[in-house]
Amino acid sequence: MGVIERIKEIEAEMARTQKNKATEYHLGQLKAKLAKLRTTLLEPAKGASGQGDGFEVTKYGHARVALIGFPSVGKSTLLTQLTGTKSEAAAYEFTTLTCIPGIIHYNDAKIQLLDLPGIIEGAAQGKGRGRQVIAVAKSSDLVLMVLDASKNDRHKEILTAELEAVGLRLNQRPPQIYFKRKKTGGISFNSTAPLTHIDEKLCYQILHEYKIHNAEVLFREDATVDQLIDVIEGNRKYIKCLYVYNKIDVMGMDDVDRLSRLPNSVVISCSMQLNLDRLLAAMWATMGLVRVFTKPQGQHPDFSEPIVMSHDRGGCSVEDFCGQLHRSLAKDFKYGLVWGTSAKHFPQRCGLQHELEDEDVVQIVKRKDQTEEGRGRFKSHVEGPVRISDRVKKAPLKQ
Ligand SMILES: Nc1nc2c(ncn2[C@@H]2O[C@H](COP(=O)(O)OP(=O)(O)OP(=O)(O)O)[C@@H](O)[C@H]2O)c(=O)[nH]1
Ligand SMILES: [K+]
Ligand SMILES: [Mg+2]
Repeated sequence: MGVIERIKEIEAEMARTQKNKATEYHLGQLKAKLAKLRTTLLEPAKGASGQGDGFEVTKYGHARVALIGFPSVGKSTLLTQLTGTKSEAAAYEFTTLTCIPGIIHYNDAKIQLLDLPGIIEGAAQGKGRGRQVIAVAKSSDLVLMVLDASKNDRHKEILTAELEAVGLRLNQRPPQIYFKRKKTGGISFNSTAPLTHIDEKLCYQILHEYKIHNAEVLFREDATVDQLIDVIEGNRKYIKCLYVYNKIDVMGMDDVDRLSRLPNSVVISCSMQLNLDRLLAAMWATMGLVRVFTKPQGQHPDFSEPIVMSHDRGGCSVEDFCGQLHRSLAKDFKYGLVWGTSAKHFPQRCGLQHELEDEDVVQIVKRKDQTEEGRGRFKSHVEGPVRISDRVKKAPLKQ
């Protein structure tokens, strides 16, 4: 029997099995079996390189966003609207066959937007171009799940299940479970929170399914069996997702209103250009991108090109900021001066751990700033003319 048939069989057995205290252990075991099978499915087939299918697009800009959705929901129309890059759009399904990149210019940042072929139920198991599409989604900082607002809302569930089946977790944070394999010593099971979904016996059973007999497991939250399996499997990708309901122009107000109130959702119409600005703002907020402007000593801040950071990717502390400017900067760091919403007063003196906020201005003062060498190195990233904007008021020239 092939892997896909075995997956189907286990899914059927899980559907047949009633959920109660008596079946809890059996269900847990089935879940672990299913996760293991799905992992084998994800391993690339022997001899397949995955190259040359038109899906490899170089990362560009400060963040990457993937358009995921059923065929003909308007993904390509949206790409064209937001980036100006033309991606073929038509009334028939599977118009788009590869990955088409465009760039959104928003808040002085560049966001790479990727148009992709539509995916359908069974994508995770290789139907259509599902596997390639999902691989691109995995490499993104945000998934825009594009849905046809006038169609069945079950599409959202189906797509979520497809993405989950290959280890993507949308709008979830990693489980607070410490897990470490050991060479000897058996299983040590502990928890710092009351557990209502899992107990020691069930945990042992799942570890046994993975042939793990020596390990340390510490639950720091009331986690589920699925979350434990995610931690054991270890290759999960936690990614943010916005649900974008397109084509609201063909719907009644009541339905539009209902959809717009769902969590992490934005309603839009590409053809009538409705709410696209709100979509961009929601993308920005969801990705938690932070722009920080550099200010060399005795000069105006450089507003021409911000350093864009994110809480998810690399963090937003002064240390992370230094890291983006120059490798040696954090090492030579004496103190920082900050203007903006993260500062209590202007300028605020701060250390490497200070968390920066959107549109802050930062000046780094180095220990060796008096030496010619040090000055040259720090200034190197702000060469060229400095554009003066009204934001200069925040950062007086004197400092
Ligand atoms: N009424 C309405 N139609 C739209 C809207 N946006 C796109 N369409 C239409 O929907 C159809 C499909 O649009 P595409 O952009 O090709 O959809 P897609 O998701 O890229 O489709 P595939 O590449 O085939 O997966 C086209 O006929 C578009 O003109 C909208 O906001 N309202
Ligand atoms: K289409
Ligand atoms: Mg398309």
